[in-house]
Amino acid sequence: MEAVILHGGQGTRLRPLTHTGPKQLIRVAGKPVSQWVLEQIRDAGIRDVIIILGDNNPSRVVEYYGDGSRFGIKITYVYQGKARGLADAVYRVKDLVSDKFIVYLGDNIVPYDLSKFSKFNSSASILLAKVDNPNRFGVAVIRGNKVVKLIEKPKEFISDLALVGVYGFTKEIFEVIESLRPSWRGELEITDAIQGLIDRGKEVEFQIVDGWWKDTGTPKDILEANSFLLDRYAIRSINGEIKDSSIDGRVMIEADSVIENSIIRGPVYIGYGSKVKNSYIGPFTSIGHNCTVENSEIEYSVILDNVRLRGVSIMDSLIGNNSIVEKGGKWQKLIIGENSSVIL
Ligand SMILES: Cc1cn([C@H]2C[C@H](O)[C@@H](COP(=O)(O)OP(=O)(O)O[C@H]3O[C@H](CO)[C@@H](O)[C@H](O)[C@H]3O)O2)c(=O)[nH]c1=O
Repeated sequence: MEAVILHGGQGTRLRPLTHTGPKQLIRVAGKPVSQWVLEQIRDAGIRDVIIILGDNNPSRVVEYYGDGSRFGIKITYVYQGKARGLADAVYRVKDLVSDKFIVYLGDNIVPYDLSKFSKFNSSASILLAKVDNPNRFGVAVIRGNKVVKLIEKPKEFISDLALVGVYGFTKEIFEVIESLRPSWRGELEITDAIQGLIDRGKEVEFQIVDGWWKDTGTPKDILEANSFLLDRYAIRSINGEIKDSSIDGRVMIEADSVIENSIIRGPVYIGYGSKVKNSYIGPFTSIGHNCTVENSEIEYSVILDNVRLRGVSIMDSLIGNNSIVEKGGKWQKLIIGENSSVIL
């Protein structure tokens, strides 16, 4: 069985943070979103991974994952380019998969048992979760143990069971995709393809996720994913240099970082080569690689790479790569894109 991880798409809702790379590579709790996916797939025993590349700096994805050996898997890359829809992306693996395969949207994090999900016996299987805002998702109507209808981004309520970004397919899906027409948003929808299977009399199974999961499509989603993953996976692991500081609880500090005269209260992740001086880093915060934080306080935030923070007090904030933020008020909430310079 192969797993296909999608790395295309526009990333428009995250745009100030996705100018120089795809959204799937935004790092939460110390790893790119799609690395959490990839490791989950590997830990379920699937070793053949196909990554679909889009047109937003796809070389970044190839540079990061390489041939997959660093992660204990084998990766094949397929170029989709422009985002023509999930079904268009899936169709591109037609000659690369065996009869059953999994598709996982690379910007979703769904901590669900994939070995249980991958044992399906119908033409396709979907993962569903109850949501409050079904119009943001594809949704499914179920009757008994069968899926009877699917609609992408319904304008009127038909179900609050959303498709989360994990699908199980057999090769039967390719024939249906060949007959699809673009939807109102100009895309070949995977939801329509699954509906096509049902229309042809095939069975589609489902499983329900009752725990936490996230489509990391917006800054708020990124912050929530970061907190969840830190809460669940952070361990105490201190590799950097600590001077006159108090490091409490589950704090991960990577090599070549220096923490000086500061308080760090976990769960927290601090990347390689970052310097924290005269500061307080509070729970649920991830700081990227090569950042400098001075005379600042931070809680519940994601700071990406090469960021300089001086004299700021922030919470619920997301700061993009290579940005500089200085002199803020107390506990401000900031969403700042890449390469920005902000003096508050
Ligand atoms: C359209 C398109 C997307 N992608 C990638 C980008 C993302 O990682 C992922 C999802 O794309 P988005 O455009 O964000 O899809 P989104 O509007 O959130 O909706 C999808 O994902 C939802 C779950 O998050 C489902 O409920 C929907 O049925 C499904 O259509 O697939 C590709 O690789 N190629 C594409 O052509």
